[in-house]
Amino acid sequence: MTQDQQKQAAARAAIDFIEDGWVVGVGTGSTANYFIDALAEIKQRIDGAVASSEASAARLKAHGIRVFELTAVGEMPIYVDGADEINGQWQMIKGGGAALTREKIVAQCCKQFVCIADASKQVRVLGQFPLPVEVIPMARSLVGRELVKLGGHPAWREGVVTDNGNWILDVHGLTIAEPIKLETAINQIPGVVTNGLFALRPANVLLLGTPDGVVRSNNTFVM
Ligand SMILES: O=C[C@H](O)[C@H](O)[C@H](O)COP(=O)(O)O
Repeated sequence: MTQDQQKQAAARAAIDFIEDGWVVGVGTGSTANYFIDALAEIKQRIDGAVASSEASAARLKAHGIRVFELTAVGEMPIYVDGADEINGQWQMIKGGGAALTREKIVAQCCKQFVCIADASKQVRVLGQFPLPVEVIPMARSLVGRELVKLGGHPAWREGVVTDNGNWILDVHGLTIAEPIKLETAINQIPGVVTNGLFALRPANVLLLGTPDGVVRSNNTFVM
């Protein structure tokens, strides 16, 4: 299977997790788009969805799937999303599409995080993919300097404005041996809205598209 076919197969496999009447937390990106398209095929049996970006909300609505505001729903049973990198503890780097903040918020409201990804996303140590950090615009230089002190080389993703009106710094050169420690440290910098490490809250299930088919693994590291 090609990379796109792997993404699509992983996304379709996530449909087996969806039960009747659920409101589904939906991620952002090319793999999440395949999931939205697959969700459209069973839209009669779900109540609706909460989207992690304007782009995903628009795609859900175009399929005729009801989109709820997060404030209108309580805890949801499931969040389905892709990742830029995922390690052996199902900790992830996300935010390649600049949706990290809303993704983290919606994921936090869901009991289960099902990560759908192609095989290229699996890594031993996180950090090859530059770590996205969403910042309040006026704090860009301050946050940049603090990220250098943490060992990174931040680059401003010029021209990109997040759904929340903020900017993104992509941090290169990090070998993230202790993801929880780094996620926590970056969160302490004034002006940081969110960083793209999902280590405090890793995925519960990984559906990995591989050239030979989808491999499902449950996370035994998370309570
Ligand atoms: O901001 C974007 C998200 O974190 C995506 O889930 C991530 O970038 C993976 O995207 P894709 O499925 O397109 O590789």
